[in-house]
Amino acid sequence: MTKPSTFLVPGDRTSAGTLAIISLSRDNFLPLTLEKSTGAVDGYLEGATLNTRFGSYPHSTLLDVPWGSQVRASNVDTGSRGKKRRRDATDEDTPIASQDDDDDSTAANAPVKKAVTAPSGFIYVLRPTPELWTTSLPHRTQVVYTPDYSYILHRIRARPGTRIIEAGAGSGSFTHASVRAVYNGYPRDADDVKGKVFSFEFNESRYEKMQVEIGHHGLDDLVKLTHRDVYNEGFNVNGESPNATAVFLDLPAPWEALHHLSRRKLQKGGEEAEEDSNWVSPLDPKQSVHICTFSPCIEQVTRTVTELRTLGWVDVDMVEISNQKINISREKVGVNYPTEKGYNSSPADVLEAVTKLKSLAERNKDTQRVQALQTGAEGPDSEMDLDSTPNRENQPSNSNGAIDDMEKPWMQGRLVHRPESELKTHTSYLVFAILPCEWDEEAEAAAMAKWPCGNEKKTIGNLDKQARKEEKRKMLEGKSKKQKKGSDTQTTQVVVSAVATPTTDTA
Ligand SMILES: C[S@@+](CC[C@H](N)C(=O)[O-])C[C@H]1O[C@@H](n2cnc3c(N)ncnc32)[C@H](O)[C@@H]1O
Repeated sequence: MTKPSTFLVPGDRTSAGTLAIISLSRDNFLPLTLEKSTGAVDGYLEGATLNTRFGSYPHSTLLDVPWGSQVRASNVDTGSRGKKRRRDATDEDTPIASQDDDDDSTAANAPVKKAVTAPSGFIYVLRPTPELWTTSLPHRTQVVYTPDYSYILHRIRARPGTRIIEAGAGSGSFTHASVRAVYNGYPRDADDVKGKVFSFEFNESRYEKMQVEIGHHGLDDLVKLTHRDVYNEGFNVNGESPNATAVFLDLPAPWEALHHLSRRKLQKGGEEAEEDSNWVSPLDPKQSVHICTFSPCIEQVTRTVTELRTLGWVDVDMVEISNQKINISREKVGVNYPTEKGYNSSPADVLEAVTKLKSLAERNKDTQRVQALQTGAEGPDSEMDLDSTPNRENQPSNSNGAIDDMEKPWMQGRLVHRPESELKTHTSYLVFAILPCEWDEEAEAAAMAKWPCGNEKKTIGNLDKQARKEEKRKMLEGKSKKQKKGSDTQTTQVVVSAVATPTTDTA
């Protein structure tokens, strides 16, 4: 078995040979496979080094740290790399060139130099998740984003143990999300059936790149990627059924592939195909199957829905995800705030506006007085002490959002939330449907054995009748016992009275 994927079993700390997601800033992520170097790499004496606009990071500083760590940038020694740059800039005849070549080979054999922390710059090392992979993966196609795939996986009932069919694989964004959803352990052997993703890709170069990625990410045993045109060849793998209960189609023409997702061999349009004893359905025969197709325009949706209905899918509906980000921040509003980013130096309320106007008027008056004194003319108040002019600008205010020395900076201002001005997430319409499992004689017999139906009246009636008979019998038994107690005397009386009573014939 391969080493478990860091997407599924990340462990506590980073390790060599595994993928990490480097967070450079809030929305800027970079996938990086961490390397343990034994000598200089690419001219860096500290070994393999990540260079970013936020500084340089030798992999040695990113290895064996807890996931989520903040790592400071290093002052890297570019060694022969720096010399090579200089050499490239000089005349070709310069003898330095041959010396550098020697330096290159000796540097690679030299032990790795210890990294020295730089005065500024840092990054975060994050464990890989499908969400982070979606935002950082190399795009080979349009990809399915998190708001869409989280909803899709929920609607197609993807859960640990589910077997999903996915086409096309594209850049693998949905593949990574779905493999996490269905993961319930790695199969121990060929007979150990676990949750799995059966992914199909028609484009050869995308297929090859994705196959390499799947291997790098430790997902080989959980994702079966096949190079295939699913419109023509369907979804079985080496003639065997994936036994899927969930299907996701992100194809230009999903309706072209739907007839392969049936319980009996069908042609496109729903007509029965020729008998083929080798044919098996790619679907689990014992469970209902949930499907989602992903199409960018409504005309494609209409064609898909028509085909789904023709082929017997039920509960067909369409959804569009209109995901909107809401930014939450503290807005510092007040005339005394500086005109900087994150501050709004307009009045927070009417009181603050009036106070500001008054102070400006006061200041105007003061200026006029000073000018009057300088010119010798009488000002509005010639006895004024110039030094006593109050500096109102720097006074703390207590109105809403104003500065209070005691207030913590992160608690200052008003908490505001603003949705994005426009929706940027329309990628596609999602069509959902369900294919119930087929009801055959075997299923009917099993159901009849479990819940005998059709005979309910007889069964229930019989039971009632028997219970009633039993009750009556017990009642009569009780009565007859009571009667038996004084039966001798009663019998004598009856006999005597019978003898004593003369029979009269009135006729
Ligand atoms: C939009 S991309 C899929 C993106 C993918 N869902 C993701 O999240 O990264 C569509 C893919 O379907 C593939 N494709 C198109 N026709 C196909 C076919 N007949 N069989 C298999 N794959 C096909 C394309 O090559 C393309 O890579």
